[in-house]
Amino acid sequence: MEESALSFWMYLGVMSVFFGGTVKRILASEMSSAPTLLVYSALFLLMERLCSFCLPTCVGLGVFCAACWLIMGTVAAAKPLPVEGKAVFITGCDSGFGKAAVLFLDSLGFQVFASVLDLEGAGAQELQKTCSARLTLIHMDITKPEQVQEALRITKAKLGVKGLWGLVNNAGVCVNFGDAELSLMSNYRGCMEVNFFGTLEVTKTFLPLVRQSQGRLVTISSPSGEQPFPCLAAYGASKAALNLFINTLRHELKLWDVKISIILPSSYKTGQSRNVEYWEEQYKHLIENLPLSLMEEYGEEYLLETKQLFFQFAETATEDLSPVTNSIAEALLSRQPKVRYYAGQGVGLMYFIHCYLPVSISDHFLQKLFMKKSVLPRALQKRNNNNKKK
Ligand SMILES: NC(=O)c1ccc[n+]([C@@H]2O[C@H](COP(=O)([O-])OP(=O)(O)OC[C@H]3O[C@@H](n4cnc5c(N)ncnc54)[C@H](O)[C@@H]3O)[C@@H](O)[C@H]2O)c1
Ligand SMILES: C[C@]12C[C@H](O)[C@H]3[C@@H](CCC4=CC(=O)CC[C@@]43C)[C@@H]1CC[C@@H]2C(=O)CO
Repeated sequence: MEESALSFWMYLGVMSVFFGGTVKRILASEMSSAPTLLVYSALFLLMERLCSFCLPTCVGLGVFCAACWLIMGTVAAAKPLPVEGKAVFITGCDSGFGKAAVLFLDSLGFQVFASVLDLEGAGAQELQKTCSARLTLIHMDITKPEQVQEALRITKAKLGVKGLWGLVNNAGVCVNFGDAELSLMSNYRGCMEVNFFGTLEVTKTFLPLVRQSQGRLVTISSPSGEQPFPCLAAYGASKAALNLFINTLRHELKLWDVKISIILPSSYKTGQSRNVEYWEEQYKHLIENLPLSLMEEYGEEYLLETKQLFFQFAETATEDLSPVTNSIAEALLSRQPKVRYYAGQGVGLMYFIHCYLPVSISDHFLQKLFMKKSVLPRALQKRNNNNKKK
């Protein structure tokens, strides 16, 4: 076969694959396909002509294929899945992101199962009053396996033959105060117990339901699980363990067509983060339990500044939780949900600095972002004073 004929048939073959693929994606996206199809076909052919006239064959083919790939990706992802008939289970809905997510997903038409620590609490009461009849409130402490099992029983009984489309792992705590060395073992265990083991228990318990419906698993984690935020080692370590578990699950559950996303919020004013009394208690607990030798080396004024910086941070945190609730909804309804959602101002920049700039710059950035300390540990002050005298 002459060379020109061969390249013609190759060109035609590649074009039909991409054209066919674009049409298939458009049809699958449930867009009103007739006009959309016409518009995309016209664009497609115009683009093909431009590429073939303006560019050498191979370059034109490459540019053309890349453009089709982009279009197919955009088209496919654009139209979300329908909400009708979808049920989601969300943990930690007494306040914060969990409560906001229940209100938002209920307003979109989901059947929401919202688990709370306190059914009589203000958050649960508000949800009961505000949401539609589709809402089911369930008491569940994620660290109590028997309560997780009971929550599953209630959910299955209510769902009947309908599957559970999504599980949103939101419940979490920051039982954490102060530098990694100063944080108590109870801080590390407290964070791990809820954020890792509790979320692990819920995920393993509800996963069969989500797997059967080829649904979604959405987990609210934190950038502190991947980056060394000062004074958050206990909390960050628990989120790091959670991240690795969830990411491994994402990998393994591709087989089952379960799509898994992690939400990485910036800092927001929610139930705990804005609770001054909570941080006061954390501070007192640390002072009362810190070994004497460490108290002497660091000094109370150093810890006092840490507490003040937690307070200040809570003041600067964001009130509007919609970047997080929108990310949760997208992770549940997008045809191609992201693996990671940076939910809030500056998270993308934070990760860019962490991934591409020297560690010294990234560390400095995190220090300035969260813990602008001015007080040195007492032992360091003494050492510096001695050095000055020499
Ligand atoms: N607020 C932020 O800036 C921020 C940033 C990044 C990640 N997060 C994460 O977001 C998630 C939600 O926290 P939030 O900021 O909305 O704070 P929040 O304190 O308002 O909400 C935490 C929720 O978890 C629930 N909870 C705590 N322990 C539980 C347990 N043992 N069993 C069941 N529920 C329990 C609480 O009742 C509450 O409803 C947490 O996982 C947190 O780590 C928060
Ligand atoms: C850990 C907290 C949530 C969140 O994780 C915060 C952290 C403060 C530092 C920080 C800055 C960011 O831009 C990403 C989130 C984050 C690392 C917050 C301090 C208290 C708050 C909580 O108490 C959450 O329960």
